Amino acid sequence: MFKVLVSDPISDLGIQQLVDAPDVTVEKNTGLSEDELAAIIGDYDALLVRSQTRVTEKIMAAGTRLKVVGRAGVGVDNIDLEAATQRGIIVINAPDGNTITTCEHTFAMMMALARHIPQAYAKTIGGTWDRKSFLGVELRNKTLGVLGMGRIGSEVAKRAKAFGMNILAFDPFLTQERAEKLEVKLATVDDIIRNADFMTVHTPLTPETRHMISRPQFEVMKKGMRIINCARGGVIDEMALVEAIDEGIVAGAAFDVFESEPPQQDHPFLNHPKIIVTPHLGASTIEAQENVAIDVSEEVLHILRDEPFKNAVNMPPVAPSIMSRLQPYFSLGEKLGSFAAQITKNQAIHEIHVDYAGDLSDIDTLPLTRYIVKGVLAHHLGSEVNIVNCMHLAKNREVNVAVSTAPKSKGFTNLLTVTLKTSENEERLVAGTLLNGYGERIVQLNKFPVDIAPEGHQILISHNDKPGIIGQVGTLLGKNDVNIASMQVGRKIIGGEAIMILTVDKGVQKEVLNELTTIPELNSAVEIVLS
Ligand SMILES: NC(=O)c1ccc[n+]([C@@H]2O[C@H](COP(=O)([O-])OP(=O)(O)OC[C@H]3O[C@@H](n4cnc5c(N)ncnc54)[C@H](O)[C@@H]3O)[C@@H](O)[C@H]2O)c1
Ligand SMILES: O=C(O)CC[C@@H](O)C(=O)O
Repeated sequence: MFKVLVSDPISDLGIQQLVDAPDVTVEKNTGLSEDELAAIIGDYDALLVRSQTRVTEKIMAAGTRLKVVGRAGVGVDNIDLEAATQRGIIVINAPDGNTITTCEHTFAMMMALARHIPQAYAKTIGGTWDRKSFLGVELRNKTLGVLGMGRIGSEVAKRAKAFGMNILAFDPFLTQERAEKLEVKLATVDDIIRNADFMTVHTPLTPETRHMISRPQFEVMKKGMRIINCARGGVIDEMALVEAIDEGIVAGAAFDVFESEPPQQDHPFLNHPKIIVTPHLGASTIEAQENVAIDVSEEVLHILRDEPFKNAVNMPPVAPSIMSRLQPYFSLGEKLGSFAAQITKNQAIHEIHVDYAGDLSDIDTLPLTRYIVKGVLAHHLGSEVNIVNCMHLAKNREVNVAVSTAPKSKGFTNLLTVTLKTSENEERLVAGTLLNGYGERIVQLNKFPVDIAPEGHQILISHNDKPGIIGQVGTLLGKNDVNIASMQVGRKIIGGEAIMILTVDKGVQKEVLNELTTIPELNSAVEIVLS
């Protein structure tokens, strides 16, 4: 039974599928301190959060069973991604579910700012009928600068068009072609600062976007600009903004997010007559909260059940069309990696080389490479390794991962070849294919062509091709109660080097393997276990 902890308020309807899952128990425990969460997280397989819970290194370290942290929303700045990746904890988010809601909040803020609605409301309910202090501005014919034209920025731009605004947009990924399609003018940050009447930011907070609007930008800013931030606190330098408002450069600002949340009581935004604020409500609608909770619950279930998933923040995204082509190979890839590692005993691996031939040569195979690398490393590092941290662990151990492709594949429609290069300049090669109707097959071991189903217990024997060896091996295993299910022998030339692969019904004791090596002309015997 998987245990899921929900540590922030998340829509009940959205997590219903987790609650209903027969293999999952869900517990809610919100408002915990870091120490309180660290004390209990060791009991859980999954943690679901919004933006309040800080999933720190300490929480990750204490989460010894933790497979996944699910963020019901977009931003993952409350989650220590590096710590998660190192421990192989998958971090997923729900990037699409709150786009429209946050875009609408941005618009609500822009209109409230243009018409002083919060200030006028406060005065009116305070008993003052003041019709003079709140002269507003229209949005029509004004220039809106949008910094960050991702999901939310693009939706904001669409709606601004309907209000008759001209849009200047900047995003490092915004091409001229896409700008034309979105009916916005491609601009630089400088163009926006010097020309916009309203400016809204929709970027993540990164070292590059932190304080991207600060004193130097305010100094050249178009006078009277109004600024909205419903993205992340810190994109706009809060203290420099207050100065710019007080100096008359900026006419007003509307902020949903703060550099530190919640802000201190004496934060200069609070009670400033020209700044309106909301407490990080951008995503707070019934619809968005249901959407993000549904999305994240679905993904958590997939991860707990070892099924393919998308939206992992600490792994590169994969298009569904590519995923569906790669997925049938995941198990084969992991087994080839594991097989290769098991025949490379006691030698330091310095390179994992994967060659994709045939059907797999024309697509991005990185997700499959991860399964292969996991298979190789798991043999030595155990369950600590998974597809999230395997590349990181390989790099840490100075194991190079190299990939090559070839359109043709020696008569197979697809062929995966895993070669482990050791520090002693030796190579171990295992190649496999997915055969239509027959499933997974290993078709080459080092230089020998073979045909084995990669499963269960196998013994790989290397020997010299001499009469009588097969009989002696059979007798010795029989004497030790090891039943042989199938056997294959491979050699290149008569009397030369040869291999024997035996599929046996159960594990073989070390003593039996050692005894095998006492047979004359038998060079080595290694047990391979594939699950
Ligand atoms: N207030 C809220 O409650 C709330 C709700 C949802 C999202 N958000 C935040 O809103 C922001 C945008 O969310 P989204 O879903 O549109 O994300 P997104 O990833 O779709 O878009 C972000 C865009 O910012 C661009 N960008 C990155 N660096 C930039 C730079 N230096 N200059 C200009 N553009 C840059 C990226 O290229 C990307 O296109 C995120 O920070 C997210 O966390 C806030
Ligand atoms: O959980 C929230 O309400 C915050 C949502 C928002 O900041 C996000 O990044 O998705």
